Amino acid sequence: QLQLNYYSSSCPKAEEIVSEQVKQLYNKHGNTAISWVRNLFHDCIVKSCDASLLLDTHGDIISEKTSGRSFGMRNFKYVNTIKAAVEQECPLTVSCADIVALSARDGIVMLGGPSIEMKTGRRDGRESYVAVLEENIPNHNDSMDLVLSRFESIGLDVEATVALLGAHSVGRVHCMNIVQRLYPSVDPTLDPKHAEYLKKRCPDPNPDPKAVQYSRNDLGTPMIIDNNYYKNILQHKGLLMVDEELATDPRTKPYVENLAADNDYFHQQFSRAILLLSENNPLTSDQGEIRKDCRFVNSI
Ligand code: HEM
Ligand SMILES: [Ca+2]
Ligand SMILES: [Ca+2]
Repeated sequence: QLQLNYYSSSCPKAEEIVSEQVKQLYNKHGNTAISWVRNLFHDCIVKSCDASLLLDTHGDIISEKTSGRSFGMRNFKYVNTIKAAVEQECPLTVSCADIVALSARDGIVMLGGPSIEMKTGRRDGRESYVAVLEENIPNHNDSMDLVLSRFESIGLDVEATVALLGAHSVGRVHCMNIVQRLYPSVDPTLDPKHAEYLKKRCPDPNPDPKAVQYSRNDLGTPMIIDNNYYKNILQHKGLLMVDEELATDPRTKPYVENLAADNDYFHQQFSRAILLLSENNPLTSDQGEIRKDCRFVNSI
């Protein structure tokens, strides 16, 4: 079972070391904190919070990072920095799955989000779920029906799902995922002024997937996890189709309006939703293993 401070006797400094590393990395590369939040989503919604996301392609394993759904994910190399610091203090004790969870928790704090009390004790899986990943992680233009059912299947109610999407209050979206709404004609659901701005950011209707062309998610507070996301999408300035749908679907719109009106309420619901996500189907006790290197299973 997951518990608070699972490492209190086996590695009392574990959580402190992770926090310290997250802080240091944030001070050097602010966007690392953003990556830890997205990592939690992409790991936990696929089967389990089992660090399956972090496995590299090797032997029988094809990395989940190679999926189209993982497009734009970054800073994986700095997970190894955190893991190395923890390994130095307590070899083979702290799981990569817990590092995914704790780094997300601490990243959220660096980004001005809520402090969340998170349990630990997750163990690392030995498999990549790349083959079923697309059945778990929605696409940027999927319907709200599909989005809600995916989140419901891991125990997130509609309100929690709406709150979780508030993560799109930070970070960026590449032109690859935006141009469908700009060319050949502008999506009529998109605010026309914002469309003009986005066309400037993404002038090419067929962007090179390797090009680093993107727009920030939230022009107002791009590095702060706040309820500005909901204000933006109510003004039809969401970048992804799912952001726009969230603000207009009758099932989600009432929550969007409430979250837009009250940042404390957003932080409270975001915390609740992050906890639900981070506790999805963990491996515990003798299941799985404690990976030595987050990129590889132990016996290869
Ligand atoms: C329907 C659900 C979701 C879809 C379809 C979706 C899709 C996307 C897409 C397409 C991007 C941009 C990738 C790029 O072009 O670089 C993105 C970025 C991001 N997503 Fe989501 N997302 C969803 C839910 C979530 C959730 C639940 C979280 C976290 C709790 C999250 C966290 C993030 C973050 C932090 C970024 C910015 C990453 C960066 O700047 O490096 N997303 N998402
Ligand atoms: Ca996983
Ligand atoms: Ca923001």
